[in-house]
Amino acid sequence: MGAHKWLDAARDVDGTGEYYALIAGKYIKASSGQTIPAYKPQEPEAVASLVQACSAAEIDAAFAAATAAQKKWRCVPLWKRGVILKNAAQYLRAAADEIAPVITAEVSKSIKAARDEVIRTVDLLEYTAEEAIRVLSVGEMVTSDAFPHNGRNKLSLVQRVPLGTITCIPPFNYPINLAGSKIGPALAAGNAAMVKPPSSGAASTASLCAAVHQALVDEFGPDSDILAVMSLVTGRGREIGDLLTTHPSAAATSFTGGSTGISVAKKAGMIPMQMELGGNDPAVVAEDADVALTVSQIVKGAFSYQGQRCTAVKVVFVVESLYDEVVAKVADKVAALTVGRPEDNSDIAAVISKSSADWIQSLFEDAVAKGGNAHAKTPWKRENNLIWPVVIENVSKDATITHEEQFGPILPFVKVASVDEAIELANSCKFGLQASVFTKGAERAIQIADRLEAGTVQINGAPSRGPDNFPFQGTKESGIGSQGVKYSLLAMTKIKSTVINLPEPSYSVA
Ligand SMILES: NC(=O)c1ccc[n+]([C@@H]2O[C@H](COP(=O)([O-])OP(=O)(O)OC[C@H]3O[C@@H](n4cnc5c(N)ncnc54)[C@H](O)[C@@H]3O)[C@@H](O)[C@H]2O)c1
Repeated sequence: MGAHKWLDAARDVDGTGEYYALIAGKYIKASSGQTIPAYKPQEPEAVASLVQACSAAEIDAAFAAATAAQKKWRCVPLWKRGVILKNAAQYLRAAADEIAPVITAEVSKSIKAARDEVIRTVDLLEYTAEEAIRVLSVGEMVTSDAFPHNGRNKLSLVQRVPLGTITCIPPFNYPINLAGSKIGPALAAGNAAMVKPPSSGAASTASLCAAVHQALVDEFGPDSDILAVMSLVTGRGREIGDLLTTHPSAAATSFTGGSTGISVAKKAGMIPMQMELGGNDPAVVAEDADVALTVSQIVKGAFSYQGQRCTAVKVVFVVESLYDEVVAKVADKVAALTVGRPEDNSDIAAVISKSSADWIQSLFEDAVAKGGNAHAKTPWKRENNLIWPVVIENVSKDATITHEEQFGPILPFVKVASVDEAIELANSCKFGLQASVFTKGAERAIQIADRLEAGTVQINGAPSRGPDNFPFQGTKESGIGSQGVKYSLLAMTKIKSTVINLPEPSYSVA
C-alpha cells in the first residue's frame, strides 16, 4: 500500500501488485488471465512490473466506449478540461516520490532524473491546460473579397475541432513525460486518448494515467461513462500494436519510438500521424569552437541517461586542428563519470535490455574492426546490461556507428578535414532529428545550421527535446509532424470552417 489511494486503485495492492488495464472507465484484469512482466534492466532476473495482456475484444471495447465518451467530452468547456488536467498534475506532483522509484526500477533511470521527469510532466500538463485555452479559443474570419471577382458577401468562420480518439504510444525512455506530451494535448483539445505504454515503463505510464483518471472521477463521479475518454490498454506491442494503430475508430496516432514507427505509419490508413522516431544526432565542431563549452555539452549530451535519449549526441565530427584536444578533454570527463545503480544516482546505469546491450557491443566491435579504438582512459567494459562509458577515437566514416543510432553510453569521434566534410557526412545519414554546431562565429553558425538536414539545430549546445513548449520534429526517418505543446494541440485538431453567405456584399464600418 502506498500513500495515495488513487495510485493504489490502479494496481492489485493486495495481491501480485500487477497494474490493471483501464477500459471503459474501469480498472480491469485482462480476461486472458495473463500478465506481462517487465524486468529490471540492472537485475535482468528481477521483475520490475506486471501489466495485463489485453485481448482484441478488450481493445474493441475500449475504442467503443472511448468513441461514445469523446462525444460528451468534446462538449465539456475548454476551461473545464484545463482544470481537470491541472488537477491531474497536482495528483502527480504529490506522488512524485512514490512514482520515481517505479520509473527507476522499470527503465534504470536515476532516482533524481526519474523525479525530474515526473515534475517536468506536471509542468507540461499545467502548461498544456493554459496553452489549449490560448490556441483553441481563437479562430479567424476569412472574407471573400480578398479573392478576385468576389465581393464581401461570404464570411468563413474558421475554428479548430478535435479529431476523435487518438492512439498514444510512448517509448520506454520517457514513459511518463512522453505519455503526458500525448495525453495532455489530446484531452485538452477534446479528444479521447487510447494509451498503449511501452512494455518496459508500463507501470510508470500507468501511474500517470491513474492521476488523470482520478481527476476525471473527481469531476464526473466513479460511474460516469465519460471516464472512458482515457483508456490504458496494455499488451505486447507486436501483438496489439497493429490493432491500436489501424483500428477503424482510431482517428490519429501519436507515436514516439524507433523504426517500428515507420512500419506503423506505412500500415495506417488515411489518418494523421505524429511520428517522433530515432535519431543519430551529430555534433559538428568547427576550428573556432569554444573548447571548454564544446566538451561539457558533448559529455552531457551524449552520456545523460547512458545515452538512451533520442536527442543524445550520437556522433562527433571534429576538424583536424581541434581533434586531439577535444577527444582528450572529453575522455577525461567521461572517465570521471560514476557507474553503478540508478538507485544511487550513478551517472551511468544499465541499458534497457540485453538486446540493446548486444547491439551497442556489436557497434563498438565494428568500429574497432574498421580502425577505431577505445580511448585509453575509457576502456570497453560490460557486465550484463551495464556498459561502462566509452569514447571511441579514430572512428572510420564507414563504421556502422557513424550512421546508426547506438542508444547507449559509447560515443564515436570522427576526424574531418573541414566543416564542409562534417556537414556532408551528417547529411548522408538516414536520420535528421537534431544536430549541434560548435563555433564562436554567429553568422557562420547560422550558415552551418541552415545546411544541416535536421528538424532542429542547436548552436553551441547539446541537442534537447525540451523545454516542452518548443517545437520538436525530425526529418527523413526521424519522423513526421511536430511535437511540443502548441504543435501537438494543432496536430490533434483539424480546421473546420462555417461559411456565412450574405444576400449581398456587406462592408463593416468602424
Ligand atoms: N524523436 C523522439 O521524440 C524520440 C523520443 C524518445 C525516444 N525516441 C526513440 O525511441 C527509441 C527507443 O524507444 P523504444 O525502444 O521504446 O522504441 P520502440 O520503437 O521499440 O517502441 C516504441 C513503442 O512502440 C510500441 N510498439 C512496438 N511494436 C508496435 C507495433 N507493431 N505497433 C504499435 N506500437 C508498437 C512499443 O511497445 C513502445 O510502446 C529510440 O530509437 C529513440 O531514438 C524518439
